[in-house]
Amino acid sequence: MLFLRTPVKVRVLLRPEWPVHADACAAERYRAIADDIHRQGWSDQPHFLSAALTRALEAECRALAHAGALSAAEVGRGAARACRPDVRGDRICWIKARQSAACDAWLAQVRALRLALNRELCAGLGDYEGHFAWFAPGTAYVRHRDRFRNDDSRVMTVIAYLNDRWQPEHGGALRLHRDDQGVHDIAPAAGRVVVFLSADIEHEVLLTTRNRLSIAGWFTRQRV
Ligand SMILES: O=C(O)CCC(=O)C(=O)O
Ligand SMILES: [Fe+2]
Repeated sequence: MLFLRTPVKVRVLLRPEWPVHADACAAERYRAIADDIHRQGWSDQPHFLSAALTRALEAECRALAHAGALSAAEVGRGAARACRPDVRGDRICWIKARQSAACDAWLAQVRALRLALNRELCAGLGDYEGHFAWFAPGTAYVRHRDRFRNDDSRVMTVIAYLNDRWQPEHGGALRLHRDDQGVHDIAPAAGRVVVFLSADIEHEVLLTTRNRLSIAGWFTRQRV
């Protein structure tokens, strides 16, 4: 086998720090997400990220905050763009490819998820845009949909949570509003990933009493 002939030193250097979940288990998880999306428009995966990658992404988010790289999130598009802390209270930093090994590992998982959703659902997902988000105590994000009124490019929302030992009294749940079925609250606990249809699922972030760290992102429509 070619791999076994590779010198050990090179093998260690080439080994990704956080293996891309290309294993059977990951394939199963992607299928489960596709089934959920097809059935109900959203999917909750409490154990999507490994503990090591979650910790690395959390550390990076904290380092960015420490370095002053997070800025107040805006709402709206174009001329209507504005900071509205009464609407959303998070501070954000957009993720770029090659900014860190941890972000690249996250982007690799996002890519694998996109390929699986396109395969399973013919979802037509193209690019991904995502940012770290930091909700400080006393902040929230009011009920909304992720698709802009004048721009329908966002198709699917993907949120990854980075908060160790999250307790119900910390608040900060992601609340999904499900038409006639009432609400469904999801704790922003470390390792969890939630995926939902950006145009369909109204949601909000309930007031948090603790720093609440996450990566919020969107798959946009594939351009033809
Ligand atoms: O962090 C969350 O749970 C949701 C954030 C959100 O709704 C958004 O960024 O649009
Ligand atoms: Fe949202």
